[in-house]
Amino acid sequence: MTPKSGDISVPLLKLDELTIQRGEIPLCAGVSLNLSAGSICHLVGANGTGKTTLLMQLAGLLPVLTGHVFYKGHERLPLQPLYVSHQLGINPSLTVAQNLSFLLNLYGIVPRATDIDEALAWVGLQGFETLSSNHLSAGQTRRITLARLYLLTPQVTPLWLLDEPFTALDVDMVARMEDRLQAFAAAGGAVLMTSHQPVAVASQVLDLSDYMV
Ligand SMILES: Nc1ncnc2c1ncn2[C@@H]1O[C@H](COP(=O)(O)OP(=O)(O)OP(=O)(O)O)[C@@H](O)[C@H]1O
Repeated sequence: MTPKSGDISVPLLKLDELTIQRGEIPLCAGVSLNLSAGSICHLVGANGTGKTTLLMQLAGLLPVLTGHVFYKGHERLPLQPLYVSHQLGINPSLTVAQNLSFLLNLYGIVPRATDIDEALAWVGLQGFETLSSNHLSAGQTRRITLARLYLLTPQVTPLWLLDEPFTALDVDMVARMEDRLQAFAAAGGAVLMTSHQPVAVASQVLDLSDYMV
């Protein structure tokens, strides 16, 4: 019987014998994963094993050539995932608030000024709203991209694909991020994320070292 997509026993994301591949070169083979709503999966593996490549494949930015990806029980790529990459996607000529608005507009959200203020306060950028983004440090710039996590819900983006979201963040901000990931998962979202630091809130681990070719 075909599983119904609303059935909670169906994983939100299922990978079956997937090959992680960059161009002609397979990096990992036979990668399998069940990621249910409410779960946070820590994707680990040494530098160059293919963690970023896997997230890009799931975000539709690189092709899946071998193996199967199921989303809500159907063979297809995730619909409307949030993909936060190394490339920050911040326009230096826009203000901090304008950049955050733009990142939310991509998901059909038109934030109110109070939403922007709250999200920027959450990442410690209160008072920076009208500042040009090219005046920020690397860590502050990263915080703009993370501020959208404060406003996105599982109803809008059920799956978060996060590539090293803790990079360049201080200890307080990492703790706030972990709280947010837990709240998102508790509300029915799922997270697949890389980090070279431990992720205390992870409910499962996918180690790509086990699948290297
Ligand atoms: N733009 C690119 N073009 C071609 N090959 C690339 C490119 N970026 C990475 N690669 C190759 O793909 C392989 C996997 O890279 P990927 O970035 O997915 O690894 P990773 O596990 O995320 O590494 P890290 O922990 O260093 O971030 C690497 O061996 C690298 O040589």
